[in-house]
Amino acid sequence: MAKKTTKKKNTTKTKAKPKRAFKKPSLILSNQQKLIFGSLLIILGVLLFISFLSFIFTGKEDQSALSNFPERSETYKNWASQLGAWVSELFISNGFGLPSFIFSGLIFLSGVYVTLNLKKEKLRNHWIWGTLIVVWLSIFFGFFTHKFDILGGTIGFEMNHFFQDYIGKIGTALLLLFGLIAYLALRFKVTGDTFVKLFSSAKRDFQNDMNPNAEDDAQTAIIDNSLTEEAEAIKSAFEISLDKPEPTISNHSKPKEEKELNIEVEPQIKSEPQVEAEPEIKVEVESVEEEQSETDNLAAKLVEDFGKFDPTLELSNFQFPHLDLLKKYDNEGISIDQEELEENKNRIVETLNNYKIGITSIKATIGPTVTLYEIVPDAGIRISKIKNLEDDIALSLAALGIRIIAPIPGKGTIGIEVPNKKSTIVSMRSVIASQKFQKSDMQLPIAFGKTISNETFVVDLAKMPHLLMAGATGQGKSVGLNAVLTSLLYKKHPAEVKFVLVDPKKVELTLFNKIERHYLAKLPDSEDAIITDNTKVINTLNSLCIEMDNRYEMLKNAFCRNISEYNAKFKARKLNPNDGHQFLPYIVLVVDEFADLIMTAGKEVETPIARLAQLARAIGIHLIIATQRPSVNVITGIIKANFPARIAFRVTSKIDSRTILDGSGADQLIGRGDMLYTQGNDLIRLQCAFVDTPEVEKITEFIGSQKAYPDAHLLPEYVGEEGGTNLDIDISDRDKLFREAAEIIVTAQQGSASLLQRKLKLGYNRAGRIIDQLEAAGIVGPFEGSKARQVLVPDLVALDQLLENEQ
Ligand SMILES: Nc1ncnc2c1ncn2[C@@H]1O[C@H](COP(=O)(O)OP(=O)(O)OP(=O)(O)O)[C@@H](O)[C@H]1O
Repeated sequence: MAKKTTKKKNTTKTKAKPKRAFKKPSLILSNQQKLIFGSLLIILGVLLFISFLSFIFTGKEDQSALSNFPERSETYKNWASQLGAWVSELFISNGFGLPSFIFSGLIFLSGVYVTLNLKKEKLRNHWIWGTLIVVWLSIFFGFFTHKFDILGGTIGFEMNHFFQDYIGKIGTALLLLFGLIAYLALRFKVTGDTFVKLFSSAKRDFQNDMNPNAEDDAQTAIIDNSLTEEAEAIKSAFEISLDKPEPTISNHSKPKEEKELNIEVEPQIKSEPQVEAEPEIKVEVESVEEEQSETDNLAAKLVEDFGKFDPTLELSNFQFPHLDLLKKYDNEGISIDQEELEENKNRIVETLNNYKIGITSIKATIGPTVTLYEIVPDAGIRISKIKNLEDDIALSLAALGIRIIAPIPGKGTIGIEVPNKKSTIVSMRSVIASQKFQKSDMQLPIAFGKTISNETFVVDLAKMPHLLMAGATGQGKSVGLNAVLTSLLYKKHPAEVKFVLVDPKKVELTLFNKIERHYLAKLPDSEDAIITDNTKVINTLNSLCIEMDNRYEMLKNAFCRNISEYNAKFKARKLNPNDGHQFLPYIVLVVDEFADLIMTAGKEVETPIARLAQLARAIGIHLIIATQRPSVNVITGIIKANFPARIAFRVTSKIDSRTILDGSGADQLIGRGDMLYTQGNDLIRLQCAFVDTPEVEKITEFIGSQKAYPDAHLLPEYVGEEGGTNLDIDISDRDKLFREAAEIIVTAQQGSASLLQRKLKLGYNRAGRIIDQLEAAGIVGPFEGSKARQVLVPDLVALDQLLENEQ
């Protein structure tokens, strides 16, 4: 039945994929089929064994009856009757003689393999070796008989006859011996050594017998043991193959087939004898000194002579600002107002009861600005029902900024955040002084503030790797930026981090001018390090892109994957400064009022920002972007995708909240530094640490008064679009958008750069340059002061003609 199925399968395969099916006809049986087929083979094996066994005693008597085979009326003495007698006659008398017993064993074994789904390769080996043994034994037995008998069977006798005719009796005996040796060598990996050991052990035995007082040396005993075991093994293996088809466990060097079967049943037996036999062989591991490459050697020597490279050496006396520069507030520390707690609790319970929502338990966690009430509703209450009551609960608590978290991730409760009547200030001093910040080993640690459970919240900017900050005006963005910069100033040496500050408002970051030569980076030709002019931002961003490319080149040459690996290698003096290597400080680009920048410079800013955001993380350039208006045309998809870490201060609408956080919540904050932080998954509500302008001033003054580098850190030069206009006359150097711009100008009949800026979303510089090119092409007239330029081409047809004539 099984075969039928297989056949069927094969034929369908042949039709579908004739080549493959022809190559490898597969015999795939289902488990049921395996059981049926396997048990059939086992029974066949047993039946064969019974037939063979009884043939020894009844073979002669059945001889005459067999001549009438398959006559049904004949009676047979064989225990398996007619068929048993016939098969035994075939295998034993006409075949291989008594060694044919091995076939019954092999058929039995095949049944076991098929039933238990064991490896086919092993079974194949059993059959090959088994058949060879049968042949050898048959010839061996035939060697000693002079007529047909059941010992070696007809084949054994005839083969002997054949050999003896050609190579004589001695030749046949030697051939048999050779067969045995080849078998032992191939099957049991017996080598010449084995015989030498066997001989020497026999010699020692003999000597011991002669000298009974000899000490019972443990080691010798082991060797003896193993050797005699080995000798036994060869002997017993031989016997097993001959007489017992079932596997037996005797020692480690049993025949492979027996051993393998045992491993599957009792794996521990396999290793036992090995442990006994092997303690004698000890492997001595010689310690090898690692070869050092030449650069390693040189680096080691340099480090030995000069110590590790210290990037802070130039400003070795630099002192980090001390804590006293930060203000201590009186109303710090959380005070528990029992009355307020009780009141809020009652109101929550009451409001929920009004909507028939029962509560099993309620727990409060008091934070600096909000208190989190964690409730467990009665069984069967829908979470969405509570979430929908957000406004009703806010109304009954008469409080702004209620946020419902249903459910709190990982807790299985529902959270209701209620603002405290009296909020406490989280001072910058308290978060900077916290152990969490002081002991952090992060690369760019930032202490943002405190969580709702009053824990200091410290994150690594290097891991973020870029940060997007949004919030309506007056909600604490600038304070947040100052908190970030202050954190870094308290933890990082001027050699380790540089800031690129963009401040279109011109007033927010001016205080940091004082630390220009310590911590700021700027373009080589610019006067101020803090960029307040939007047109200069484009150059700076492009310069940062060049810096990024340069750094990647350096990393590539140094075989490093990121800046920390590179700097570590540089400090260990494995990178030669003469090859252009240098210690790389982190660069943090801070852009305040990003919306303003996008409005004025559009794509010209977005493209390098997106490029930096995508690629700069590994080489230590990190971006912090703040904006008042988190609308989709400011925070575009490409920017959002590359800023997984986001901070939202209070925003005015749900839409804004969704733009920045991909969900609501920021519209329910209470302002004044109340913020939500996300790094891709959970939202964490934080109270931002407060650092006031006088504090920042004190810190920058403290740093600014210390010895500084001769200049700010210089970024690579960027030859911007402000280059001379002479080139523009050349047609091939025209802007890519030249034709489009010309069409806009001609259609509108208005030669103004701002029109191009608006329509093509260009920066001022580029639009101005296109206007110059249009002038050179004779499309617009010369500059006329505040008035728009005159358009010299009346319509698009004329424009087409003009441009075609040019070529
Ligand atoms: N973490 C804070 N803790 C306490 N008060 C804060 C906190 N952050 C901000 N405030 C208060 O809010 C005011 C406005 O903050 P900030 O100047 O940072 O707002 P902003 O979002 O930068 O506004 P704009 O966008 O107009 O510059 C601060 O003067 C301060 O009184």
